[in-house]
Amino acid sequence: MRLINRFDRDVTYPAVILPVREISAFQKAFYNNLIQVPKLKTVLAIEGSQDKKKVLIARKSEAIDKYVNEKEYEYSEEKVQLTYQNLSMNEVLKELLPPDVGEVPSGYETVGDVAHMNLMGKLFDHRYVIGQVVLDKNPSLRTVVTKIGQIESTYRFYDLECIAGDSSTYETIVLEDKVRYKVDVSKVYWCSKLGHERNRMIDTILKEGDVLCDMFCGIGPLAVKAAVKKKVKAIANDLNPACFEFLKENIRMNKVKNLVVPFNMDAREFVRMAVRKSNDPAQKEIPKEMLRFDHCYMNLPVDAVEFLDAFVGLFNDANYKIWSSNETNDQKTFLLPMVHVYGFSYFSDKDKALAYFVERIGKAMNYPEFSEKDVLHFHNIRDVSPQSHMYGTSFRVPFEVAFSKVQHENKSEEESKDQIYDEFEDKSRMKKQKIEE
Ligand SMILES: C[S@@+](CC[C@H](N)C(=O)[O-])C[C@H]1O[C@@H](n2cnc3c(N)ncnc32)[C@H](O)[C@@H]1O
Repeated sequence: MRLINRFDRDVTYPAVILPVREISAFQKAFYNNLIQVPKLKTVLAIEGSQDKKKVLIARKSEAIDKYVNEKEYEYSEEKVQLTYQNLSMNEVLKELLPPDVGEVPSGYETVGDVAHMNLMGKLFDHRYVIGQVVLDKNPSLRTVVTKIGQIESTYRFYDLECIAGDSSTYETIVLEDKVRYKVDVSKVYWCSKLGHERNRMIDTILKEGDVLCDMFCGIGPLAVKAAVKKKVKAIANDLNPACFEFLKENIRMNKVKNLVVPFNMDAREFVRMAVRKSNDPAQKEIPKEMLRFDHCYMNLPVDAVEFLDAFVGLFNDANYKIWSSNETNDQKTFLLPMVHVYGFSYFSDKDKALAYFVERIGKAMNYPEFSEKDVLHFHNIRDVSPQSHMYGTSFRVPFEVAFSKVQHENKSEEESKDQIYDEFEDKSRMKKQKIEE
């Protein structure tokens, strides 16, 4: 209560006395002079008058003076009491927090009815006050949490502390473009800021009927949305068992059971398993029409690139037919999947970042010939900090990588690397020969 009274203050505003029928035109014409104070009534009744009201304004101006004089209206003054509820979140925090905290927090990520903050340093010491103000000022929120420590776990979610509101559950429903997701930010990864990237994929890359292999799908933000919006079919996988449970629920909630098939395994195992299934006519886990996928989505920015080794020698003679558009051995007829792999780079410069990713991708696939020419699309997704920038790289799995004869899994790492290089040399020679012929 003491906290609340601290904000009470009397303020006197000028007001223009206007006929009721003129009020909205006046407000439109002098929009910049209107009072922008939350929850303050700025049109006041005049006792004993039916046809006139007072409109409070933040300040007079020459233009308003002219208007009032020409129309022979009148000014008055109005004393109002401002309270805690009339101040913005920013104003309250500026007043409450000591100056040595630096800039007061102005934002947070909203996940359904949970506000997700990242309070650090001195701000962290004042987290309960900050949490309470955020909650007070945003009635649609139920809970405010802050991250504790760094995101280091395999499953990429943060340790959280509830700093205001209901701490009984962090489970919430997120609505993104009419798609509903059940999420619990204390158990699974979720990032609203990636919504624009999901939309880019759906609007410009994925086509109706395409098959998506989402290797690190989380609770299904891309797979489920692509199914709802574009009837994309997806095999969607995440290692986190909690993601798997939410994914199943999100598939059910959005009625895309016939389009999205969920899996809960390691991404390397998953993609190998999916391709192996294409050789097994008796398998029932993956619908036949999803055995050949058009896109592999690899959104684990911390090290998805390293998982590209899963594509080395992934395809073989037995599933040759499925991945080729006709039955000849001409590599140009292959429809190998397009990979969309995400990663962090120190470089804010796009060209330097591209060179960095090309080298990493080539190394991960043991394919030193991989070059910028193989990259179909490269773009900055977001700047996480001045030292860390997230990029997306899209390319088609190279033929030489996909059909390498190396039995990658059964060899020691060193052995398999040597063999892969020999294999590539042979392939390159063969390719050259073919061109010369
Ligand atoms: C950055 S999150 C992205 C999730 C989802 N694509 C999204 O945009 O919300 C990465 C996900 O990869 C999962 N993950 C981590 N290691 C994995 C692995 N070896 N195999 C499969 N999934 C893994 C994590 O559990 C996490 O959900």
